Amino acid sequence: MPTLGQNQYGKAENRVVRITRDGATHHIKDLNVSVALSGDMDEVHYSGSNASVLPTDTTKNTVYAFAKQYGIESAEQFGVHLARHFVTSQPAIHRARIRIEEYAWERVEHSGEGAHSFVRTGRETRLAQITHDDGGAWEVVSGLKDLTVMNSTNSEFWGYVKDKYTTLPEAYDRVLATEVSGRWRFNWTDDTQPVPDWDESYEETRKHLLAAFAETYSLSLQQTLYAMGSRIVERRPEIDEVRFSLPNKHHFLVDLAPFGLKNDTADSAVYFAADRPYGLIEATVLRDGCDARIPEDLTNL
Ligand SMILES: O=c1[nH]c(=O)c2[nH]c(=O)[nH]c2[nH]1
Repeated sequence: MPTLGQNQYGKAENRVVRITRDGATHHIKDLNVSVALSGDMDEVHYSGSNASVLPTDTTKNTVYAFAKQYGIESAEQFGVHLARHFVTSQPAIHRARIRIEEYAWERVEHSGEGAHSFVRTGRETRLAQITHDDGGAWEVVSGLKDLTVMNSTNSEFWGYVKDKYTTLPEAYDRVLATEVSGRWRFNWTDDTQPVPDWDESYEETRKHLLAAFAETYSLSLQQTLYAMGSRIVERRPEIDEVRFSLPNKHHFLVDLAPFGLKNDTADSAVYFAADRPYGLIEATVLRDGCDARIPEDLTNL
């Protein structure tokens, strides 16, 4: 009979977000936690007996419950706590390996109330598309992708259509997070016009987009999108058209009631950050009287 070699199991990529509130100042911990356990696991492989198997689902629940109950001081401290728990509480488990990725967020500086707006550090890509034809016409479209932002409050979603398939509970204080993909078209179209300062325009447009995201008390991501686009068109005279594609990166409050833990939005709430499926909100915002030229599907630009 072939021999079983090294083996391990557990729940990988538990996306856990913990948001603490210090008055109007919020703090985020955002981790991707993978659990791999090993020990006396021959039987489950050879005969299918689960007598020594702590379900991977339980390892997932433990991650969320520990995040709520004990907090996340650091990835290392959290991992030590989890690993010790699995090894000391389960006689069949002799080794626990916890891998953690931590995603860093920095605050969006804005003039609105409160400190609850964040941008994921160091991930966005700046984009440009330049088209010139021999009639002398120019079209410049700039943009960005992978700019991940989050408001940990000031977002609601309610009053929507309900049919027999609607189960979504109305939300009066939810996390609003998205990975901005945006393109904006300049009205510089021929060499007789002064050339925009491309770098300054990019920096300012990005700032307006972030400020509108942070300062809009949002009743829907659609409303936030329009606020971002209209702020750019209003404040940047060199831009006539803006299109955004905004995935709604859902954060679901984890139900910790089965473990006797309350998990309210009010403080230290623990969320499951889902990566799919996601709502996808897309729209163009135009200066009055201008035509739309940016294609519907931004992946084509
Ligand atoms: O901001 C939102 N807009 C929607 O259209 C929508 N639909 C949904 O299920 N959640 C949300 N959130």
